[in-house]
Amino acid sequence: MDESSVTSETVQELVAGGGAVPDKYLYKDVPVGSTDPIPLVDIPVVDLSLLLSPSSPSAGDELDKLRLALATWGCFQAVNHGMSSSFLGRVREITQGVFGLPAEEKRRISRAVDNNEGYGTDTVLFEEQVLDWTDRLCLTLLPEDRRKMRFWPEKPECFREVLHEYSTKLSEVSEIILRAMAVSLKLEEGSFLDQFGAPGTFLARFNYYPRCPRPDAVLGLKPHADGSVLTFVLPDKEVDGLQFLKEGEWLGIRIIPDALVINAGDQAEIMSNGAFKSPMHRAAINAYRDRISIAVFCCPLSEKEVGPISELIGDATPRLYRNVKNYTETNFQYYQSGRRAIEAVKI
Ligand SMILES: O=C(O)CCC(=O)C(=O)O
Ligand SMILES: [Fe+2]
Repeated sequence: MDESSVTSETVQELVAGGGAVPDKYLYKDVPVGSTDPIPLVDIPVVDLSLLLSPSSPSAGDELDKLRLALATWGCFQAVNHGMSSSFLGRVREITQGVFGLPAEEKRRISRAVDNNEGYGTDTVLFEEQVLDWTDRLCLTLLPEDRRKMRFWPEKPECFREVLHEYSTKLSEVSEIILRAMAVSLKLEEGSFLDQFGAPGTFLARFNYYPRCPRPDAVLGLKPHADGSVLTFVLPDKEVDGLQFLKEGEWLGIRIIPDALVINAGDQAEIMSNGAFKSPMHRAAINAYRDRISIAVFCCPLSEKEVGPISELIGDATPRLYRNVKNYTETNFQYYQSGRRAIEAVKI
């Protein structure tokens, strides 16, 4: 094991040890939730198979649904995305498999203190930071030559193969959505994709939220917006917990088992000059059941500069954001302190 690896206790180990929830996980001033249960709602559903099919009479309707969903909620549930229920089952299985590995195996892939890639707990950047009740594995999926294979678990045996296939599938899906986002705003089909620069960077975060006896004062994942262009979340099939902030109110997403929850990230808000919203969201924990989710962040390559698409800047819609580069990294610093990076690039 690397000397600088994270050695502190994982949340999973904490739970196994019993005892009270340590102070550093507790929100003291802000109530986080579930004394009054958070309402579960249905967010817009978009059928990806209809989006870009010129022969389909409903393609226009579906594009409108996509545009409206991203302009209001900033997220939607994607169905007919081309991945079978059994394949998504395997993605969930390898996730369960990794978190179920013996501690020794997990230690072998643990992240360094100053790096997100690998297995570990919440990254501590600030003393006053309230910690997320989660263990996670972060991996670069694409471009393939930037994968750091020493962090890719060798068990469960099919882990690498399934994850490779999932990366390829998500890359295809992201292309469809980026094209459709442009068409829905009456732009050239490549307007988002060209700035994104295929294949872009795809970062996976496997989240494991053990059950927690203090759902009133603990969060699995702090309120945040993603720094990506798009984020794909494969949520737990049974245990809800993902919540979005809509008009000042936290609302829980009702699970559709084989749908992907897709949200716009800050870089989609920047490129669209505010036409699409990067929503605040968080993950609640559950007192009785563990929960998993797999988030994949699609970002431009770190060296690529992105900014508002010129056709979206005009007298009625003045430029709202500066151009940004390596935004994903900037975002993380803000994110851990509970602030929004996008505020810093507003004009
Ligand atoms: O666990 C979830 O459902 C949400 C994950 C998420 O928002 C993230 O990893 O950024
Ligand atoms: Fe997120």
